[in-house]
Amino acid sequence: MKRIGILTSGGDAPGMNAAIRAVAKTAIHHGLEVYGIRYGFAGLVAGDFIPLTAEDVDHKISEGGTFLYSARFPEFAQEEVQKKGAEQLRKHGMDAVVVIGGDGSYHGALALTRLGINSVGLPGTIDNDIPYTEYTIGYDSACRTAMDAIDKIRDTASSHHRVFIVNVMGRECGDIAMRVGLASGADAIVIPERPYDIEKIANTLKQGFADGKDHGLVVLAEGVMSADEFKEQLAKYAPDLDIRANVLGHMQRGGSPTVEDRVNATKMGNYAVNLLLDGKGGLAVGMENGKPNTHDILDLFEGKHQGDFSLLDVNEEMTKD
Ligand SMILES: Nc1ncnc2c1ncn2[C@@H]1O[C@H](COP(=O)(O)OP(=O)(O)O)[C@@H](O)[C@H]1O
Ligand SMILES: O=P(O)(O)OC[C@H]1O[C@](O)(COP(=O)(O)O)[C@@H](O)[C@@H]1O
Ligand SMILES: [Mg+2]
Repeated sequence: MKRIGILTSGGDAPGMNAAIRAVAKTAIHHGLEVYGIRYGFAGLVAGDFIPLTAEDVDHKISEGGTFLYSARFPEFAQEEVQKKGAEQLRKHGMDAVVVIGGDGSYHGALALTRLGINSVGLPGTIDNDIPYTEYTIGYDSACRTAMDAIDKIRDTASSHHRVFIVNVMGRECGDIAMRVGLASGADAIVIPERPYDIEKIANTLKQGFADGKDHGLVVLAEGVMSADEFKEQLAKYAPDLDIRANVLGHMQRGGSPTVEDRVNATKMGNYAVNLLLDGKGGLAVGMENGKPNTHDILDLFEGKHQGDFSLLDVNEEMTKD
């Protein structure tokens, strides 16, 4: 193996740059040439390749976003388009590729492997929604950003004795909501994987004020519904509460990655290159008990990510009934 490519795909996530750096530095250390492929699979098909040196990635570990840019390019699900991508890789002399992205991007990595170019996936998404890994790159930073924002919201909520419904990201996954909710002292955490009881939430909030609390907080995963819709439902059961809805949105995808994101991105990026050096492909790298692991990408499509729902139970015990 002489030359490898790296691309980032799907929603960006803090720590993607740290992963690119780790892949590039490890590959260079082993005497390989490294190319960045810009704009995900769209750039792959268009032939947007740039050589990467160790100096090019030197300062990237602390930067948010992805300096290779990302794209959503649904056309890559078509076989003819995948073949064009593989042709570009051959034309540019690439022996293998590291794909940093979420579940959608893994389909692309598997397609390239089947077309003869070994590809390995790294879990880059703030949602933490990938099976067989306890952690995805960007999850910790997104939680940190959401928690910091909620700390500010609490200041104003307390000053006015208000309830805030805060929408955090998580398309179909409540992991961000659970972790941030627990870390922010939420009165209720609402996620797509579990049913919720709006009357019970209203009563918890009312009781909180009756017990002397000066604010209320509901952390709501976007995959359930919008903060505005939830506010309307809640107001029916708690007409006397002063409720505001707040959507944190894409701020959760930006900013400098946390220590955990940098360290895990570096461990997994390093591991991915070693897999490729061993001639392996069609694999997804994840984390298990703090160490990189691998699974066949195919297995991931059949598995389902299991969140740590015990966080909900712990949070329940933080509220008086
Ligand atoms: N079935 C598929 N086959 C090949 N490529 C796919 C497939 N699904 C998604 N992709 C590629 O991966 C990209 C990112 O997928 P997406 O689901 O948007 O994000 P993520 O990878 O973060 O889950 C898509 O825009 C497309 O280029
Ligand atoms: O950036 P977009 O296209 O608005 O997408 C928003 C979605 O992307 C995410 O931020 C991350 O999801 P992916 O990593 O799977 O792309 C979700 O939390 C959110 O629902
Ligand atoms: Mg996804």
